[in-house]
Amino acid sequence: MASTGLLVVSNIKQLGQSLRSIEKYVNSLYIHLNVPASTLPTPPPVWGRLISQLYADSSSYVDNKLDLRVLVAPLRQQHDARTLKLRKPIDIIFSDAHHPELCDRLRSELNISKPTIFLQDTKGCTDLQADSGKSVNQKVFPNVVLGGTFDRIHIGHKIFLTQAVLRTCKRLVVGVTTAAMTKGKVLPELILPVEERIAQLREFLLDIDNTLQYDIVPIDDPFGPTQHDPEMDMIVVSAETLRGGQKVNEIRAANQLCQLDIFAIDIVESNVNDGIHESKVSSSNTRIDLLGTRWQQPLARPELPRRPYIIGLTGGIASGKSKMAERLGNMGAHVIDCDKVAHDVYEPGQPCCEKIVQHFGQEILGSDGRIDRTKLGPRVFGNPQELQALNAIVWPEIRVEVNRRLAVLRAGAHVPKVVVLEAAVLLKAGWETNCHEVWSMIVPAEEAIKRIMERNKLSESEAKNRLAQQVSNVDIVSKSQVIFSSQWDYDFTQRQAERAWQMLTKELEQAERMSSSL
Ligand SMILES: CC(=O)SCCNC(=O)CCNC(=O)[C@H](O)C(C)(C)COP(=O)(O)OP(=O)(O)OC[C@H]1O[C@@H](n2cnc3c(N)ncnc32)[C@H](O)[C@@H]1OP(=O)(O)O
Repeated sequence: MASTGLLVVSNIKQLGQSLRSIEKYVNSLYIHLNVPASTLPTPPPVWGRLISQLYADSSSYVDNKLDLRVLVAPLRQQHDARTLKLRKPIDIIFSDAHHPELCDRLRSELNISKPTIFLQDTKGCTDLQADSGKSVNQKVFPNVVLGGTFDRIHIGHKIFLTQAVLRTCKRLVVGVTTAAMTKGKVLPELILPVEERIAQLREFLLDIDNTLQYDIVPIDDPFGPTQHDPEMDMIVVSAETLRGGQKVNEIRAANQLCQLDIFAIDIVESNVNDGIHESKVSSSNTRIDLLGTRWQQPLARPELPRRPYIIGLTGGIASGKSKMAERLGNMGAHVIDCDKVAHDVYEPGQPCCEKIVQHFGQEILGSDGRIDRTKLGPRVFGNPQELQALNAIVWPEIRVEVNRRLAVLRAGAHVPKVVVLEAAVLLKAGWETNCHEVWSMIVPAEEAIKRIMERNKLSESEAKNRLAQQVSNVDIVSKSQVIFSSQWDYDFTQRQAERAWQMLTKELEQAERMSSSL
């Protein structure tokens, strides 16, 4: 199902039930407010509260998968001149009231073959009500501005953007934060690239109202073009960023630019209250919900035997990889810990051990004649050449041993369905090609530094140095199919693990059914 619907709505009181029925048919829905002819044309802001209410209420009935877009352009036109210019082709029209003549007209204008679905009998329903003039700021300006990160547009963004569109009659400027400004956010590595966020914003804005000019620009500081653009009249902010709006005016005063009218919208509260998600509807929450889900589709690896299915488990230093491996092991995976394999190949008598002593000298041995990792570690961490030399000796040996263990498993009577290959530097070693997919752990740098200082008894600068040797979280994420983060409590990490495991089990069962039916 990847289709788009148009809902002609005359009574938003019953909208919840309507949306629930519609969700089964489409994943994208334009909402056309069938406002009474007598109210058009009205200053568009009078519809602001109703539209915000509609978006806010929708979250109680349908999840984010149904992409709702309330059309603003038709609210600007005379009733009989209202033609819909939509970007996506419409597959089907829904209507909550019996307006067959309007729906017939729209069907023919939009070239829709399917009959209109009338959702329920709403005889006697009241017409959509505009806000009475006094209770709302009805001012409309030629040039309006707003800003934000706008990662994966959610209903809070839709309200924010729509309120700005309703108050603009010529040009809307949208500042979109670049990576330089999003570092401090929750799971910043999962924020979409600024170009993608800008493209999504443009699509949404043109969808709801194609009569305005949209200047959507990347911003590297909180004030963007408001600092120097004389052609601005109003700034739309959220209740949280009101202070930012006032600061903009202070900067504009200093730069001898006109003051902006400030319009603040309310924050939309989220339905979840678990101490992990934010209490408002937010992109951070959306990103948190991506943990333990399929972040990217696995690449085809036809060269690898189908069973066991190999998951490379990796992640930054002190990110909780071993604990995650243990969790996946408890759920049924066979775990191969590459660090333990490294310990084995370091044993005296092993060719790897001899090569290491040849390169680094006898001083890296302990009194028992074994390689002392506390002596070897400081020789390589902070010295890229020596680390590379060690990797060149050790990685091929570990890989041979891992492949030997996999061959033993494959030849056994009970081949495990899933093997988790836990390897701290899997991506640096390029071992992802040996795995069907990569699952990764990430934690914020400050958390990793704190953990390294505690666990490895290192100073802050030593911990930072260790962290600097690692593949960055952004690079880890770009090469991973599932992401986890252990920055919250134990139970939440467990929930992420269970989610991913259930998803994989289902997928593997499906693949098995398909191959046996061939
Ligand atoms: C491809 C793989 O992932 S194989 C598994 C990782 N092992 C290797 O790469 C072998 C080379 N490394 C080593 O032998 C050891 O790390 C030593 C001897 C250098 C240091 O040993 P120790 O002081 O015990 O440190 P330890 O092995 O716990 O490593 C500490 C961190 O350094 C990082 N690290 C380990 N090896 C490397 C490496 N080759 N390059 C960069 N970082 C590394 C890991 O992220 C590890 O973090 P983690 O414990 O949260 O996973």
